[in-house]
Amino acid sequence: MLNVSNVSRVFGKKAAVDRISFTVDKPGFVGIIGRSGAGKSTFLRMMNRLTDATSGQIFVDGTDILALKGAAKRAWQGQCAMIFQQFNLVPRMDVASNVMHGVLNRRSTLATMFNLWSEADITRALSILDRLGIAEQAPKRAEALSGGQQQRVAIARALMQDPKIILADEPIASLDPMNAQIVMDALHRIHTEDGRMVIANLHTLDTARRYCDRVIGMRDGRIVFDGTPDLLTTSAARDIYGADASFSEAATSTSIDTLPRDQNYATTLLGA
Ligand SMILES: Nc1ncnc2c1ncn2[C@@H]1O[C@H](COP(=O)(O)OP(=O)(O)OP(=O)(O)O)[C@@H](O)[C@H]1O
Repeated sequence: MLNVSNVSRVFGKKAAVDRISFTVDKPGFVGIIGRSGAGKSTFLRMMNRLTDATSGQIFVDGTDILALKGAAKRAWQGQCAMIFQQFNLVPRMDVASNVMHGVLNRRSTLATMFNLWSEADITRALSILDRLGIAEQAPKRAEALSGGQQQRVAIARALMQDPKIILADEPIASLDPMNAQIVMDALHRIHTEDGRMVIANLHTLDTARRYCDRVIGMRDGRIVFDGTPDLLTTSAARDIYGADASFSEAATSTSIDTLPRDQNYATTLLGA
């Protein structure tokens, strides 16, 4: 369903992403890891057309999404929701409205100007928030929520788009281990229950090993690792991160591993 073919992005003289190619046959949970500056964000931004590629093609179900223009490009962006490290919510707006902004591009200008939401939109937003365990937060301002709750609102906003693919750019980099687990569990559930593909840039190895069924390692814009998590040994990680023999896994770890792995654990906590 996804075929990335020789994709590059050059800034000045530097190739941030340098001729990368890979194929994903079924909607997987793909993690992209690598040190800062490896090109992870640039790749995700090319996927959802926030950044133009310098060359190459990205086929999704046979269509080169890098070649789309105008309405077709906007339609693709609707199918490919993005989640950011810093949540990117409207802080003073209530949670439900933030979620409903996920369908902004499908609404009339007039409806948007007067903040008029249809009953169907409101019901859907509340049911998505409920699924993520934060329905009771719907009337609150987004800025009043904890970081983990805000990231779940961002996930809810993404789901409101009913996307084919969810792109997550370091979704847990600003969160403590417990909230990181809640957010990763939520993304994983969306992947397994809805069959949506998730591509997540992750800054920690343990998270990639625990949640992904495919891990891509980037270094200096190139793919230097592509395999299942069990192949992601300390030595493979050392190659990806470009570290010497003193490389320590602890430096790329969140402590999520010390928390119990129970899919329902996160949901139970959310209600609290
Ligand atoms: N708009 C830009 N203009 C110039 N250089 C850029 C731009 N965006 C990214 N770069 C450069 O491209 C390279 C890759 O950056 P990118 O943000 O994709 O890496 P990353 O792996 O996501 O790192 P991080 O985890 O720190 O976000 C870096 O050298 C960065 O400085």
